[in-house]
Amino acid sequence: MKITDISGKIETLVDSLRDMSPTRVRSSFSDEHVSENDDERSSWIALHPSALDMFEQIMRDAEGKQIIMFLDYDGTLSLITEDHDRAYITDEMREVVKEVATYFKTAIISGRSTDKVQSFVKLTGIHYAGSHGMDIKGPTNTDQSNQEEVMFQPASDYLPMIDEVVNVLKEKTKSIPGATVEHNKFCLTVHFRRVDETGWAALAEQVRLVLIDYPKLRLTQGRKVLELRPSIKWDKGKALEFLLNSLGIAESKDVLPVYIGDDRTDEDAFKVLCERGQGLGIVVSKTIKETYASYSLQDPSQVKEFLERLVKWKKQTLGE
Ligand SMILES: O=P(O)(O)OC[C@H]1O[C@H](O[C@H]2O[C@H](CO)[C@@H](O)[C@H](O)[C@H]2O)[C@H](O)[C@@H](O)[C@@H]1O
Repeated sequence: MKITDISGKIETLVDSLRDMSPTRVRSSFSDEHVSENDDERSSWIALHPSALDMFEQIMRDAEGKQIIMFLDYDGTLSLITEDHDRAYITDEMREVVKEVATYFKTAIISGRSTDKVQSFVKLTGIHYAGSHGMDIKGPTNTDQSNQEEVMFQPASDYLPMIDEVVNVLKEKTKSIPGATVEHNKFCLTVHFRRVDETGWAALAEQVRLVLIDYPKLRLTQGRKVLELRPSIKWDKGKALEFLLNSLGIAESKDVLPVYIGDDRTDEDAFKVLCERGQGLGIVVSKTIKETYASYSLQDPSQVKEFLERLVKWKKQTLGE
């Protein structure tokens, strides 16, 4: 990426964070404090109906197919919080994810490090793909332990660079109140959420300067975050494909991958499902946004309800 491209992109990102216009389709950077008019909302819902309202139809389409569940973490299984270190999953949500995983192969795909998301979720027997899919772990085949084993780490060469950049950015941003840099092992996140809006441009500028020094990294954005990650062709969509392949079902017509996520980075996975013409993308959003997902849910409480209904449906089909 050229330096001018980076500057332009960062300016756009900061602008999109500021943009609270109710008539615009919003980026996930400006994720809250928004309202649309009813017509906009209705048109969007017509294109991306509620997965709860459409549950019966979704299940009719799923009949005879093996459902594979892919779940994002932040904003999907846990509520968005000011402090990213305290975005805990509730016991009730953990319980329903555990039940889901009893009946369906389940993976949690997150921008966080795999260790971090595992430490929050605390479930064994499922797959985890942290660092936006660059750190994939799955249940061991031995059944001797409940540990997950590493399946794929396409960016391991970048580990020293990410360590270095985390330290550089922590140093450069320490004078900006509220700014934090989160080490996500194979990538890193710069948090804007607790920074006063007057400090956003200065924070974004530090990210821009670091990108100049580390051209092998690329910039992405999420909900009030900028993220730096290796410039490799890998994302949550690739991780989804990798997991389908490793489960030996990538070519099967009788498989229905279901991906639920709220963030811009989840769009890579929704796009893969669209391109495969197989599977369901469900975006979690209270506001209208551009998405490749077919269905929508408003927030983690609706995600929980959807998962509960899925388990109930499965139990009924099994006569349990
Ligand atoms: O892929 P995800 O599991 O959705 O992870 C994406 C990022 O999520 C976290 O940041 C987001 O949630 C925080 C806690 O609610 C919130 O404070 C922040 O503003 C959100 O962007 C996480 O901290 C990041 O490392 C992940 O990349």
